[in-house]
Amino acid sequence: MLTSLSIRDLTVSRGERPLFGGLDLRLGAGEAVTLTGANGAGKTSLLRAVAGFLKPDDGEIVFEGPGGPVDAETARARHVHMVGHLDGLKGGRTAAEELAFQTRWLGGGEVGPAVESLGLKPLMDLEVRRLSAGQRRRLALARLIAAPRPLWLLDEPLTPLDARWREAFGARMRAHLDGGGMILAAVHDPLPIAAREVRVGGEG
Ligand SMILES: Nc1ncnc2c1ncn2[C@@H]1O[C@H](COP(=O)(O)OP(=O)(O)OP(=O)(O)O)[C@@H](O)[C@H]1O
Repeated sequence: MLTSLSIRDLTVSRGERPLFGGLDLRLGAGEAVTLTGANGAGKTSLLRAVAGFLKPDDGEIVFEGPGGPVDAETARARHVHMVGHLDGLKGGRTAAEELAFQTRWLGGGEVGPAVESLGLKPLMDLEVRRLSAGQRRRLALARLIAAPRPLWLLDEPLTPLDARWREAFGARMRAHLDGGGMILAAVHDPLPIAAREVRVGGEG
């Protein structure tokens, strides 16, 4: 279990290019933070640093649970979800196979409620490569519900969704926060949840 994420004095570069420095952010149980900023400001890079895919130049990323600090490797392996732009889905599997695989790989859980709440039932026999952008994103988001983990790292999660599914996933995000979960999301448009905004980088 995780009850907070603290980012202290974080500096991140890509190649030789510094993206941002001295970034501080704290997220507690039941809270959401949206990361905003220009294209290329470093929002995705910050999410990737929290997920452990990118090494910061400086600063600290600290995960805590009810008993105190949780080792970052354990936190990322067991308690953190990341859904990025590319969704991390395999094109050749059916949606049902892919969701079952992802759920197992992430520690197991029930796929039924995820399928139901994201309207995936009619899509389950289709190959992932045949899904539209919005359908694909709904399938990627389903793993958040099927394999519960407290910290969700989301990169523009609603961008390809139509109004109906924005609202449906908004309700799932609110339920996640009500249950003590945390959300850190890179966005260009506000999310349909109460969230604090943290601006990343300069004007780009
Ligand atoms: N693998 C990489 N190697 C080198 N530079 C990279 C790499 N990936 C991204 N960058 C650069 O890092 C900078 C920040 O990219 P990032 O995706 O974090 O920005 P962003 O704020 O999420 O942008 P957007 O709003 O366009 O999604 C960009 O200038 C990008 O070109």
